[in-house]
Amino acid sequence: MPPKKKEEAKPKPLIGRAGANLKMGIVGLPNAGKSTFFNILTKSSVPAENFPFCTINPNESRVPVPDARFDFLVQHYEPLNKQPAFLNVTDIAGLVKGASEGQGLGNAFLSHIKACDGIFHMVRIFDEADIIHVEGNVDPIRDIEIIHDELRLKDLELAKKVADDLEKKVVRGNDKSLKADYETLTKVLSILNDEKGNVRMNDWNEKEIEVLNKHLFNTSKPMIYLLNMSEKDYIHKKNKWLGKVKQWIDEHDVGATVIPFSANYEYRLVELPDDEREKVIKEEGAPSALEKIILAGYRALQLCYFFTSGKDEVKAWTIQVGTKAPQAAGRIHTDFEKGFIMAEVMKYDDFKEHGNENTVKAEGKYRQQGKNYTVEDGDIIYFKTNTGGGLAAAKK
Ligand SMILES: Nc1ncnc2c1ncn2[C@@H]1O[C@H](COP(=O)(O)OP(=O)(O)OP(=O)(O)O)[C@@H](O)[C@H]1O
Ligand SMILES: [Mg+2]
Repeated sequence: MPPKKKEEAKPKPLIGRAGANLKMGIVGLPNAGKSTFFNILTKSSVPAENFPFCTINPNESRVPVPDARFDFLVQHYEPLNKQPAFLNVTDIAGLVKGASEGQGLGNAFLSHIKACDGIFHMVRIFDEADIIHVEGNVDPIRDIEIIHDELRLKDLELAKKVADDLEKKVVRGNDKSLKADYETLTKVLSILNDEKGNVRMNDWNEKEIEVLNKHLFNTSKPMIYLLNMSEKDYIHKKNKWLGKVKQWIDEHDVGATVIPFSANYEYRLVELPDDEREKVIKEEGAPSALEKIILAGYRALQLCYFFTSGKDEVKAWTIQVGTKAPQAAGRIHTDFEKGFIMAEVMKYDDFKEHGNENTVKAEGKYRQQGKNYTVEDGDIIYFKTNTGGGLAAAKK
């Protein structure tokens, strides 16, 4: 009997909004260091390369994603234009206890969070008497729980509303087409209400993810914990809360990324010229955590990028992980998706090893890929498309 034709593995749909224009929001209690961190991100992107449109508005910024591969390509091609990938970040005003019931700016905060796709959760673990803590004292576990509760309660309110509505249609109206929606929402309610958990922590199947993506629950968004220490603690790698907070997160938000840093130290570094910054880092023996944070944010959004490169331009094009070649071509121009013929793909490592395209070609490593090819992070691609009748090679 001939072997069964291997089914092409379909990637599991991702939880969250579709598309490449996703953003991280900075969430936390007042005075946790959110705006300080946001200003560091904005400052770090301005002097380095002076990329246009980095600050979209006072609380929204596009931060270049650091990448040695991009730097190498720029060095190699010396292009007229260059554009790295960007991470969109929004600074959100402090959330307070009771926000879900309208306290503080209440629902306004929560609607800002709703518009984000991932969360940088800023946790204050610095002790600084001059800087008021809304809850009276520094206690990061209590603070994390406040944020979790507010996000959860807001989700619960939405889930109850949707579930009630579905119940009317499915149970009383006998509408079978919404059965999967109703079952998924019942599960969401049980996680939020009975388990006091987050939507993101459950292992959802494909059908359920489709339902979840109609509602974009706050607690389904990936969360990265940024533990904001004093400069002194960060340099000495010591803080009495660090272990306890990590343990809490391990128990309550399994698999979440936790990054200790110091907003004050990063602020000091970002204001220095490059050579002096290196000197301070060496003297203090404490590296900057900024790169790590930006990369973690980008990864949490399940984004990656491919490059197009040449003398005119070296550019990183953001796509969602799992994107097929024609849709990746469509990022450059919608016509390229319709007229997709093939993708000529060079792996960055091969390019780096051989130093030029011709040798990569001669080695047989410049591969032609069809419409089922899943683009991988760091691919250098030359699309062949049939746009407007002629055979056009898309490089831009
Ligand atoms: N690691 C740190 N060590 C000491 N002080 C810090 C640290 N990080 C931030 N601060 C200080 O805390 C104060 C509040 O910071 P910031 O304005 O960034 O907070 P925020 O989270 O944006 O507050 P809000 O929610 O009110 O907007 C500032 O004076 C800032 O300099
Ligand atoms: Mg602020």
